Amino acid sequence: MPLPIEDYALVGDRHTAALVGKDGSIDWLCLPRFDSPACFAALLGDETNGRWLLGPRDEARVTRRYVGRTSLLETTFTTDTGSVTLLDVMPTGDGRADVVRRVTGVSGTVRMRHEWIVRCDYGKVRPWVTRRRLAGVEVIVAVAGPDQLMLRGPRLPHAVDGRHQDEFDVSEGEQLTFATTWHESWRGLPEPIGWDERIEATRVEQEEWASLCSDDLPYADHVIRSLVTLRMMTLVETGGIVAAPTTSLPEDFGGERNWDYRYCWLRDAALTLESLLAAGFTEEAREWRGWLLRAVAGDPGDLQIMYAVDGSRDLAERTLDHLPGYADSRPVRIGNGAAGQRQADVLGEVMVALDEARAAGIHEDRHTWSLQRALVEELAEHWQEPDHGLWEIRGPQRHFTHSRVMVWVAFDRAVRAVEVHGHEGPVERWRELRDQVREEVLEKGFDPARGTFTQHYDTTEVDASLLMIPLVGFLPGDDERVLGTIRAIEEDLVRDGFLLRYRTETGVDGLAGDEHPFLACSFWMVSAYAAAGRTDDAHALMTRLCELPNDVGLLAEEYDVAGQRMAGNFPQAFSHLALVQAALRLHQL
Ligand SMILES: OC[C@H]1O[C@H](O[C@H]2O[C@H](CO)[C@@H](O)[C@H](O)[C@H]2O)[C@H](O)[C@@H](O)[C@@H]1O
Repeated sequence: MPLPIEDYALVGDRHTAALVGKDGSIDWLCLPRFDSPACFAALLGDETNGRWLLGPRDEARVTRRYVGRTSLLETTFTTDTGSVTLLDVMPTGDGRADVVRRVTGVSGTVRMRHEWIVRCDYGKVRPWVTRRRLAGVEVIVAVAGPDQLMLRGPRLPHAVDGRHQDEFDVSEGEQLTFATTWHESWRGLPEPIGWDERIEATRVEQEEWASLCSDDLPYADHVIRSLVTLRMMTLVETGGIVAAPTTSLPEDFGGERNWDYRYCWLRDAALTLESLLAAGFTEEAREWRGWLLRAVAGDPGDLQIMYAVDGSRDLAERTLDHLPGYADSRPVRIGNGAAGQRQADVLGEVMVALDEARAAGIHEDRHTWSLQRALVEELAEHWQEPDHGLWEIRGPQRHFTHSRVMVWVAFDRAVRAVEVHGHEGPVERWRELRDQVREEVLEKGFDPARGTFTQHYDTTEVDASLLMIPLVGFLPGDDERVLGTIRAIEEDLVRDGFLLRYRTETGVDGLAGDEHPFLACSFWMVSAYAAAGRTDDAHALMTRLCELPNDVGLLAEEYDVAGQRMAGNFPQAFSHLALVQAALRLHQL
């Protein structure tokens, strides 16, 4: 049985990432890339779907921490007989795919269990496993199709019933280092390398990066952990950022709201970039802009709302029926059908991020601008069409108010690029369109009877995305219409102190079941309170939200307050980037 979502921690190498449980089990790992098939998939099933356990045999108290500001994870197990630490590291910077696990005896003696069960192709395929020798040392090699995983260590587990397992004692002062290395199966065995140097180089590189982030911020520890986590979800070669490293962790336990987030959404990535830029990280912004321009290159009419991390476009959605799903939440999906949706907000978010990159002094040449200009021109032709909205509803398209506000934003930032930064473009036409969109939103997206903006033009329902109206500058934060919208959202969408995205009972999203408060929206409320001058409310909500991250500072997409557990994919960029933005907004007060 997988653990509660919050009992996992993330370890990554900026190509992919593993989820390590409090019991010492790696229950999720896709190799070699975030969106590769998982070879440890117990998270969505059980250990027969693959896992790598290194944990105490007997009951233990568990504490965990990341080493400084890095993604090196240290878990301490204390049993009645002693205490050991387990260091989990995925070394970076060498283009390899290694997971290194080091057990160190701290006091007394602890009996450890070791279990290495490789199941390729998302927990389905049993590899052919042999014992071989590499540079005179015995290793275990598992091969299935393109995948080869090799286990090295001072004491290898034994084959029993299709798995490898062992038990051994670790006493004070003893240290055992194990490593699993992925390699293409046709390339022979990977070279042995020295783990001490790789671990230290990884620690130093990650500490150096994080040291650029100021401590002088409200909620600094949460902000820094969020930024480190966002970086761990960025593919190092391309700058593509995944929305989360997992698929199908449910929004509704036992329900069908299970999605694959191992892709780069323009929206999530643009918002991530804004957070990184606001915290002073410009290099990531440059890299992601490069990713964006390569991904969307071509006919502007072919723009997708999401891509694979290498910029490729085919994200065909299918179900994995051999996996029972986390907490029986079926189906397990890979790929994401939302890739084919029309979501009219996306260009607005991209234009904001690129505007902020410009303001941060990131050099722009005529090629990077000409593509943006072409995308804005394409929007000028189609902005009046209905869409699926930022929540990617699977119901009919609508005229979503948030989407239209973001259309306004796209024209607004295009106008700024000409007026403030001297780029060329049909600025008169863009100004006119901007005004036209604004008038339409104020007329059709506003309910004067209740004094609130509405989810879409044909409803009186509200939606948490309306909180973006002051945050993107469409109206001032203390405008009466914004204040009325905040009140309406407080009345309709607050559940147990946090915010739902919208009321699922209206059926707008075309899905069965319900969901839990959405953490990004709750952080947007902090920002909206701050913009409205409700400073005490902003701090009170932020303080409560900052109690939600797990023991190592990570957040999923949603939080089930009644069950006191996280829900949805984990860790989720959207939640972490919104935390950073809320903290930075509070910093400006
Ligand atoms: O809730 C239904 C939708 O859920 C996913 O989308 C959500 O996550 C995206 C990535 O973080 C985010 O950009 C979007 O705004 C969220 O609604 C899922 O990927 C969709 O396929 C699904 O329809």
